[in-house]
Amino acid sequence: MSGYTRPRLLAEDGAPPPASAVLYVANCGPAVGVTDADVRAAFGAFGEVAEVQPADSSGARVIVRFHEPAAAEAALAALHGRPCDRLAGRVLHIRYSVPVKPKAPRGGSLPVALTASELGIPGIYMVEEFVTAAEEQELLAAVDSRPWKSLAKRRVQHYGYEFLYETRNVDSKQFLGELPAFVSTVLEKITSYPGVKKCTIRLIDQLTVNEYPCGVGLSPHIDTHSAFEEMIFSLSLAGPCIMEFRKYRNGSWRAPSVAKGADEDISQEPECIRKAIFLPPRSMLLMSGEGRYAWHHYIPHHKIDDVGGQVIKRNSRRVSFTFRKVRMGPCDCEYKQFCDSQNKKC
Ligand SMILES: O=C(O)CCC(=O)C(=O)O
Ligand SMILES: [Fe+2]
Repeated sequence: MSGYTRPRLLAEDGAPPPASAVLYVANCGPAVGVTDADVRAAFGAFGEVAEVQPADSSGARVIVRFHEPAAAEAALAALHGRPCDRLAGRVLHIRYSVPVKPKAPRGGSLPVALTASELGIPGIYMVEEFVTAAEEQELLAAVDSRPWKSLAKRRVQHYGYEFLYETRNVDSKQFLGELPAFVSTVLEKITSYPGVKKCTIRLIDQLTVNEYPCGVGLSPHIDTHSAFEEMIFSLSLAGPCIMEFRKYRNGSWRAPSVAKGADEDISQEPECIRKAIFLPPRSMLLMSGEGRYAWHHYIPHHKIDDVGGQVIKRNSRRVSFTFRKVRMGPCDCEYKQFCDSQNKKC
């Protein structure tokens, strides 16, 4: 595509699109039997044509860019709405084109915290540079040398216990084995995490590795209470992301499936409080307490994020390591309305 598009019939200020060297030409293109060479021959009669590009995917609308605005003006005056001899009498509909507006980064209205204290959700902590760049490379190499399982939009690996996306739970009777040795350093470092007891590393027995291609996120969800214990650690590698947290006023533990890839239309959703945090690569997020049990977490499906007015491009991928402890009995948390164990009838 050319970076130019169809002008609105009535621009916001009611004025026609300004004269320029670029024309939007309808009823013209390969779908109606007109080749680029035909277009160049017809429009070239008015001045040198710099480029001919499809205006959209229809095949019946093109953008013709001249070097000189005067040539575009002459072509528009001569060819618009009249049979064109050079195109076997075809009637073209021509207007000045307008540049495609760059898409504003979405989520821009939501301020993005750079620290967990700025985020202000009880139980959510974030430590930057939790692993070194060298450790990050080793962890990525380790998972890249192991088989990935492809989901609709991202790839995953599971260790300890398989995570079942259909039920958003684990099969606690199917132990896949100890967590792999390549995560031992990370597990040791977790004991130095603020507020985490030394015994925690021995308790972590499930690891989900997610690989998100650029622009792919994760639907809003609360990790099923009955599936995992309170503390959930998520290490971000290779690229950054924004994680949004949502607290619904009339909370329900049911949420869209984690496997779903589509963006969420929040205008359709019940009222919620939204907060967001920037997760740089090598950072470790801890979700515990209220943040783990009562807030949905969500990774918006964007290629670019607006962090404090600065546009951050997502990397070609983000790989996260989510460490959890499989729960062997029911959950008895105090956030009952979000708890599947305490809402059996849901
Ligand atoms: O990628 C992440 O950091 C979060 C993954 C997650 O929320 C999950 O697997 O439940
Ligand atoms: Fe999650």
